[in-house]
Amino acid sequence: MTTVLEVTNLDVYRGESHVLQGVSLSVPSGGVTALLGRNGVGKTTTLLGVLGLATRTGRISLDGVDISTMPTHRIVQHGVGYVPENREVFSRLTVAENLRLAERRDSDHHYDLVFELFPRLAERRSQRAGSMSGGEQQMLALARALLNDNTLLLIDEPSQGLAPHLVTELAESLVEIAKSRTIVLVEQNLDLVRRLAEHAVVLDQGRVAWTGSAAELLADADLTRAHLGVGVAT
Ligand SMILES: Nc1ncnc2c1ncn2[C@@H]1O[C@H](COP(=O)(O)OP(=O)(O)OP(=O)(O)O)[C@@H](O)[C@H]1O
Repeated sequence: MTTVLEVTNLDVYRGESHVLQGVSLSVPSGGVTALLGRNGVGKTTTLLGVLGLATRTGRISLDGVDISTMPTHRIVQHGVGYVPENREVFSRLTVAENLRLAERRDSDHHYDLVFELFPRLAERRSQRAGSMSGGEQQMLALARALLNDNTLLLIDEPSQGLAPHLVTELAESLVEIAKSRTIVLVEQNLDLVRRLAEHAVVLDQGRVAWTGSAAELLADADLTRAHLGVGVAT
């Protein structure tokens, strides 16, 4: 199995806090790797560290290229898409304007793929993003990352705040996206993780506490309770 992302001994700082301490993890090519853990253990910080959006030390290798000292824009040019936790769409701009702003100059722009996957965005091209539902805004956030030639997508809590039927719709979209992209998914909704993820990395207090098959983790109530602090229906 090829490895897309290899993180070795990553330390990341947020302000004065030394949040990640010696994190090492591998993300295999294709499909979904879930990054899990209780609140505040450093999941978002890991994504920010990979993207160079927080002060970090350690080695980060993307498709065999060392990106650990690169600025964020160069990392993005290497094919990393980021879908942040709060979507961060430009609410006063239309769907079309949000997408146009996301176009990278060094990339093809896959509007066909985006509108095939999210026909509702095509219908609402002229609508201001801020007037769309949370689910539609999430689609737009995913669409921005899909638009360019990204091979790796870092997606942070996409189901947050969505009604159950929208989470189902989101899951279907992510299944489709994972057919052509590698996804690192931070997600609290374990049903969604169970449906999507092959691999899991669990963090605890800024360190890796468990790595392995997502199905194995979620099938083991003791393991899940110990690492995630919740029981799961098996
Ligand atoms: N700007 C900041 N300055 C200092 N500490 C921060 C900052 N942002 C986050 N932290 C701290 O870093 C730690 C990790 O935060 P992070 O957001 O990575 O956790 P998380 O696992 O993604 O949590 P959640 O599931 O709640 O989103 C937390 O203890 C948090 O309080």
